[in-house]
Amino acid sequence: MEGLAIMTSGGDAAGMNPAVKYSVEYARSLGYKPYLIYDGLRGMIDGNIKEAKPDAVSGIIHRGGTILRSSRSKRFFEYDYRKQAYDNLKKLGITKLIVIGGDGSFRALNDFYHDFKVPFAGIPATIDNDINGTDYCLGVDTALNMIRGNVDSIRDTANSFSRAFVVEVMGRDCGYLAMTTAVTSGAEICLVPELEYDLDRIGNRLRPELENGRNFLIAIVAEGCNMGDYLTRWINDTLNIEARLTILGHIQRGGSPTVRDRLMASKFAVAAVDSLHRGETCNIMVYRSGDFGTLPINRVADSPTPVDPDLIRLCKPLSR
Ligand SMILES: Nc1ncnc2c1ncn2[C@@H]1O[C@H](COP(=O)(O)OP(=O)(O)O)[C@@H](O)[C@H]1O
Ligand SMILES: O=P(O)(O)OC[C@H]1O[C@](O)(COP(=O)(O)O)[C@@H](O)[C@@H]1O
Ligand SMILES: [Mg+2]
Repeated sequence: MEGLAIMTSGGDAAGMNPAVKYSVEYARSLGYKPYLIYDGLRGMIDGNIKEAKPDAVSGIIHRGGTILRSSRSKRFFEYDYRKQAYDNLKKLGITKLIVIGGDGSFRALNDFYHDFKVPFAGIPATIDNDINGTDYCLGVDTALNMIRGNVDSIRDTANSFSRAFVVEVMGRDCGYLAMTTAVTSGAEICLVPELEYDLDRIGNRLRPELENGRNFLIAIVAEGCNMGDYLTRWINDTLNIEARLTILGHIQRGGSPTVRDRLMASKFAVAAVDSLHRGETCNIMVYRSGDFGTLPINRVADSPTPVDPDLIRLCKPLSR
């Protein structure tokens, strides 16, 4: 029986567990012997790999994070450690890999393919939603709902105490979470790396509103802008309203996967197993304009992620 191993890698994201479960079950139904690699690339190097017995993936669909755990590994950049990882797979008869993670993890498995010719299929999973070629990455919907709940709570206290709140959300280089949050929580200000901002214009826009009785403000900033502190001080000092900063941090990565993340996970998992079963070697599963498909890793990893023009249009007025 051919061994097919599943791993999670890079930043954890809700939806990874359902993707693991469906990958295991569908691979088994096609006649593969499924394996689980624990601790991501680190576990592949250290041989932390176990056969996926049927009960290994039961009772996990509702759990956040990843039961396989994840890691970022400096060692995987070195050939000798990748060779060690390959020997671990070979010993167990594993000839195909599914990696659930981000672009960094896909690049890692692409290097691995070029070294040892072990085909892989990538399932996009990162709350940043910044993988080129796919409109959706697992974890995004759960993170957005987690942020929404928190921003709604902040609005309660902002309104009660007549304050401005700057809320910093995740997004290493990308403002997708911030822009979507700003639109869906009715924020007055949104600062993201994709948009030039103009504080003078923001001041001119909001001062009359504050003079006419507006008693609170919500500003959403992406962590990639590094503007949280500065904007909070600026609002406090120039808009004459007491301001506080809330950095949501890693709370955004946790939580039980939403229905959307569970459903998308099941479809990505089936697509990944099918891709490997067809004999494809280095493909990433993508969801574009309502359809599932595959793209070769080079098309995904070598181009910048385009930004949703509708979101830009909606958020531009909030950045000036
Ligand atoms: N070009 C590469 N060659 C080998 N390993 C890589 C390469 N790029 C990334 N990796 C490995 O992939 C891991 C995960 O990548 P990272 O960017 O942190 O997360 P994500 O997969 O979520 O984008 C890194 O810690 C590193 O071990
Ligand atoms: O968990 P860490 O190592 O502090 O990394 C934080 C980063 O990981 C993320 O949560 C997710 O990014 P990746 O999915 O690319 O790993 C970013 O939003 C954030 O900048
Ligand atoms: Mg990444």
